[in-house]
Amino acid sequence: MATPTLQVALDLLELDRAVEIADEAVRGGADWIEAGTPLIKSEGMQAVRALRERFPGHEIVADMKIADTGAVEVEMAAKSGAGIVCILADADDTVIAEAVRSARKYGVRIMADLINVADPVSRSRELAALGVDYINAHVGIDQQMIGKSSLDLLRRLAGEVGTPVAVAGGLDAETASEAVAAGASIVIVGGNIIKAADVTGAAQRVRNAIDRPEIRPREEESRDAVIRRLFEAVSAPNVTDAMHRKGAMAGVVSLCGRKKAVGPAVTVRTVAGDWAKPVEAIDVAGPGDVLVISNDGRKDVAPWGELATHSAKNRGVAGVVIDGAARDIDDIREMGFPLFATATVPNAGDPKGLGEINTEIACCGQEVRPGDWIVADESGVVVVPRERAYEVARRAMEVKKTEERIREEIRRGKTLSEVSELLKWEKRR
Ligand SMILES: O=C(CO)[C@H](O)[C@H](O)COP(=O)(O)O
Repeated sequence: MATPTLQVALDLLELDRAVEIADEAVRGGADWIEAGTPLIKSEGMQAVRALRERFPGHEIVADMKIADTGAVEVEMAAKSGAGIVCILADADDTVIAEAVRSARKYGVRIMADLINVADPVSRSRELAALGVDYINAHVGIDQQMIGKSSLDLLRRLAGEVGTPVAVAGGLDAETASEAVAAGASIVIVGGNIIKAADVTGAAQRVRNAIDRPEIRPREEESRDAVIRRLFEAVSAPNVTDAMHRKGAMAGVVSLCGRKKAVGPAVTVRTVAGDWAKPVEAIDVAGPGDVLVISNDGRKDVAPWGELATHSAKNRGVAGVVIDGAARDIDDIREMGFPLFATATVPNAGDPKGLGEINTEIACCGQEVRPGDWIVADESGVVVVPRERAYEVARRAMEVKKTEERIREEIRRGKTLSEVSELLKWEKRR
């Protein structure tokens, strides 16, 4: 079998950063360099020209995702220095045929991207007949966030397509290895190389994995286990960033320092510090749940204290969030239990049994339903709607990864404004 090709996808907005990152990726063993679609949209064909100039010995791939005017877009990319131009496999046959004619004229090759194609096997055969040079089994970044897998798509094509097959979509060293074993001759990696603080090291790991593919048995993980693992690995700010800055509760703070709480909510509505329902909710909660208590924001009377915390800790409750006050903070802090509230006050209410457990509540400005996910740390508390928890957890991890590279560039001496090109991206009216 020929050595698989490693293509690094530069899905970035800034050309200087893209060139710098490409340089590091090439040092780690990347063969082909892709001007990613966001880079092309941000910088135009100048991105392709700059990469061609900087890397004369490497293949430059222009991920144009062509949907129309196949000939002219291939011509633009070819004249700018691309050797391979990407087209959407779903484009009409007339677009594909024109792109192929243009590619032959300018001496470049066409890669068709199967993103969102309903019947990838039949379409790949049609594309081969139309003269496409490579098929890309690609699951897009947004699709990855809801759990779609490029390896599943690749495996559907195995043995069915004569054209060389590339694969792209959330690959890392481990899945790149599996991709080669499943028949990919080109492995395309974006985020897991370009977002790393050590781009060269990340590229090297993928390089080694595809040169010596080895398949390790994978443990099946439930969706809830994935959600918990990811939310535990990211911060509350990463989560609200992933939700377009939404989901954060207002005015609630950690009372126990660096103690994080992650888990599905068991909701409690209580009245005037009545601690019956909050304490009964401990028995309703399972290990790993977070109690979210609305005390109507009252700061003069506490529905939660040390004995309740003791009981919650025994039960494995992951944390407590209160729209209102808590008491016995010194003891609770000693227990190391994650407690978040809007105030502290020494007096409790009486256990009369007013209120409800596991109904929709409003807590510190956010609606919380039973089973919605809570991520709370020293920055505050974020609520994630349960039906979006998997997607938001995946996106929050991408936010965290993106920050790793930005942090590294600041460490090397750039300002945050320079890394983000803030002036360029100020909103114009
Ligand atoms: O074409 C793309 C997105 O449309 C990406 O370049 C491709 O998905 C590879 O990047 P990643 O490894 O981050 O998924």
